[in-house]
Amino acid sequence: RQTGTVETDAEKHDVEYLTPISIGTPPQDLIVDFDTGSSDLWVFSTEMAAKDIKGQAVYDPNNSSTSEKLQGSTWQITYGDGSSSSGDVYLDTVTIGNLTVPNQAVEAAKKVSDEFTDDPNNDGLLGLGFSSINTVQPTPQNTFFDNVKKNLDTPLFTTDLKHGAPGSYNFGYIDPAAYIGNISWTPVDNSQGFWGFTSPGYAVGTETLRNHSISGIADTGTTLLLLPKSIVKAYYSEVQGAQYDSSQGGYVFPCSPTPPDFVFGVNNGIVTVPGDMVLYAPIDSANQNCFGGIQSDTGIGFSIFGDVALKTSFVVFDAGGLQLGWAAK
Ligand SMILES: CC[C@H](C)[C@H](NC(=O)[C@H](C)NC(=O)[C@@H](CCSC)NC[C@@H](N)Cc1ccccc1)C(=O)O
Repeated sequence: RQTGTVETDAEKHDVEYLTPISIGTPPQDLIVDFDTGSSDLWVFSTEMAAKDIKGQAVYDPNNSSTSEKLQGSTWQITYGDGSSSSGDVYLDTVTIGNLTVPNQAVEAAKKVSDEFTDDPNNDGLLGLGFSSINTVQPTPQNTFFDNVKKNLDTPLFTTDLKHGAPGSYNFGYIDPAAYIGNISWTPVDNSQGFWGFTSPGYAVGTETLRNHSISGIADTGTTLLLLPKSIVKAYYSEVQGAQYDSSQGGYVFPCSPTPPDFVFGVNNGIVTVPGDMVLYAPIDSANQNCFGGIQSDTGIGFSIFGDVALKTSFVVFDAGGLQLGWAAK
């Protein structure tokens, strides 16, 4: 039985967290976005048109003695932000930290949308959602985690994302040194293929928790904390000078003073998003006004507890117990 750990680095403004992986023999090193909100491992590849590659590292299956084309298989994925990619599939050796999966489905991109072409540091996505939403046709493939979990001490992984500093993904163990206090556990609804859960309520600043059921997903691949419109309005009603700015596509407010904390419940515990984390990023060079890290989930159908929420905590994604654990750190 094994365990593993790999360091993940925050991009500017923590917009995404990028993690090194190796594919093939000899190993080809790529840096990808670990995404608990999807379930495809896809990478930039030599099968793409040169014009769609702008600085990314690419996977070359012809340069790997262990690659084997999954004949007739294709994939196509679309994300909530409208971005997309598609291509064909190889089985090859994938290594993350000290963990290796010999026959992992590696989805080689032939096409990617501009959002990916214009993100030079990101060579692809590694889905850590449930394999039920893997997009490979005719036969959906397993995620890296689903393939490796039988070899793990225990079938879980943990995230320790940080604000502007390296964090880590651990596989197969809970590091007691990574958190403080108790872990609050809550059941996972994986019926949509996501790490879904329901928070019992929220609070703004130091007020007591309001009972308000919030159903959402824990999504390392989404930057912000996207919540129901009514909650977002309630929060920003307590932020001086906050207003919805349609040109920015969300709530903006003066970068000082620091806005109030946002608290959400996890079972009988709470998670606090400090006000200075709600200050997502300045929208002007004079750093006068800031874009909020809390925005509306309108149109998605559920809330998304993205990096703004996750980086406050040490989070356990437990596939064995089908539960999420949140702890302070
Ligand atoms: C519009 C498409 C809907 C959202 C749906 N797609 C999904 O749910 C996909 C798997 N997941 C996602 O689009 C979202 C989770 C649900 S949002 C409705 N997370 C993954 C995304 N943030 C990954 C990403 C990272 C960096 C850059 C861009 C995108 C579908 O295919 O039907």
